[in-house]
Amino acid sequence: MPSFDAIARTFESATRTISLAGRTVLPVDTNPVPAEWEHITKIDPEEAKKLPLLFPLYLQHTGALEVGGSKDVTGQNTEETLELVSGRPRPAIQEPSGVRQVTERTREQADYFAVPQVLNGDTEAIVGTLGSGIEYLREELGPEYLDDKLPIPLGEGLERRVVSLFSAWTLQEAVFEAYIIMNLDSAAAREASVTEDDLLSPQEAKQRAMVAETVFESEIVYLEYSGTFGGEEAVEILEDVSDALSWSRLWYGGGLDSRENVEAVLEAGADAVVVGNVFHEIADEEADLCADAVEALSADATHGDIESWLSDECDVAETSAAEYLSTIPSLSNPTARAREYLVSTIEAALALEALRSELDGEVTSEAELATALDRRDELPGGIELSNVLGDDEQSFPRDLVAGLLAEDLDLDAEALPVEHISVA
Ligand SMILES: CC(C)=CCC/C(C)=C/CC/C(C)=C/CC/C(C)=C/COP(=O)(O)OP(=O)(O)O
Ligand SMILES: O=P(O)(O)OC[C@@H](O)CO
Repeated sequence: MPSFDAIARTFESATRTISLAGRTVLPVDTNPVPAEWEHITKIDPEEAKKLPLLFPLYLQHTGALEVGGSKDVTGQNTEETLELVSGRPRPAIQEPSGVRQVTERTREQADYFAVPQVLNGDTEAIVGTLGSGIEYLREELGPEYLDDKLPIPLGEGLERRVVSLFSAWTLQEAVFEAYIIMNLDSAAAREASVTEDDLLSPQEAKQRAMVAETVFESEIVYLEYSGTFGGEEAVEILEDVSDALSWSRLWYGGGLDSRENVEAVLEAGADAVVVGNVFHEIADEEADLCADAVEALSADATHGDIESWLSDECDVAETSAAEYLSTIPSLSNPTARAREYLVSTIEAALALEALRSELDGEVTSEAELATALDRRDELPGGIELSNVLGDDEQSFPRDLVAGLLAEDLDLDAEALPVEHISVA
């Protein structure tokens, strides 16, 4: 009679064969990274990188929100950013660049967990940090998680095995991003110690991408030019790499800010584009515009007044809002959308300022502020946010406004982490 071990081995071998067939010969797509994601917005949790006030308006057009960055990212600022953006209105992916950015909370907040592995960096960036990550899962996060979730202790032996299951499961559920980093002047290159000698030709990039797909089984191969557009060189690499991949998704990121450069990389074979900087630049530009508008316009300025003020102030087609929206291939007329969202943002900022003056000295506690806001028929940005977020998120506009007002009104409130918002 075959032993249980032999039966388990046969079973494991059969499932591997089916999985391999699914990745190669069968006409099915078993990659857990949705193929419909053609546009991903990368949101950096570091405090200097802000979110637009009405960020869900912009994010409704992207496929997913990837939260992570290479510099000044912590568990805390990642939790805060995920608290604001996750599901508003798209799924969130946590992409850690360091082990301690992963916490019990971020695991619960994010819909996906993406682990970078750099194909042309130092050993730290391919196995070193991952090794300390697994140790952290087994020796810290796993035991903490069990202590929190289990009502009674399991005993040392069993607990060790359950923690090892937790760690293996976390990695099993993770999607791996095999990076090829090609801009030496980027935080990602510095973080992964990518030097001149590590830059790859299209053929070398293709060979490493094949290792990622067939040996590492990386769900994503990510051509990264963070901060600059890769142009012709990136196009050549994408053409070669895309020919070689059949299961892994091919993502391109770096310097995208127009329909033309997005089309160039998609036509070269990228399955999706990742857009980062220009999204955060919307926040920087709108903070200046809102500050000027508060000076220039009265609180009861109409939509038309704001629109004509905005046209005098800037060329909307040249704003980061229009640039970001133009990177979304499915969106027609990005400049008109940008105008609409900028006008709504300025309108919300004026209303917020008016509310601030009205409530100053009138409310003295968080509860009074909540009551005052609940009594109002309309909140700054409320209609626009509700249209995008729907009924499930009825309290978000109020929580956002309460958070933004709490500090100015000197209230000690358990508010949303609004320090990440442009106008805070
Ligand atoms: C398993 C657990 C708990 C954690 C995993 C921790 C790991 C393996 C982290 C990977 C660290 C690593 C290899 C980082 C390389 C740098 C990189 C690719 C960062 C991502 O790039 P961006 O942050 O988007 O780049 P910029 O900041 O330049 O825009
Ligand atoms: O910030 P940008 O240059 O858009 O790059 C996006 C992303 O690839 C960074 O990891």
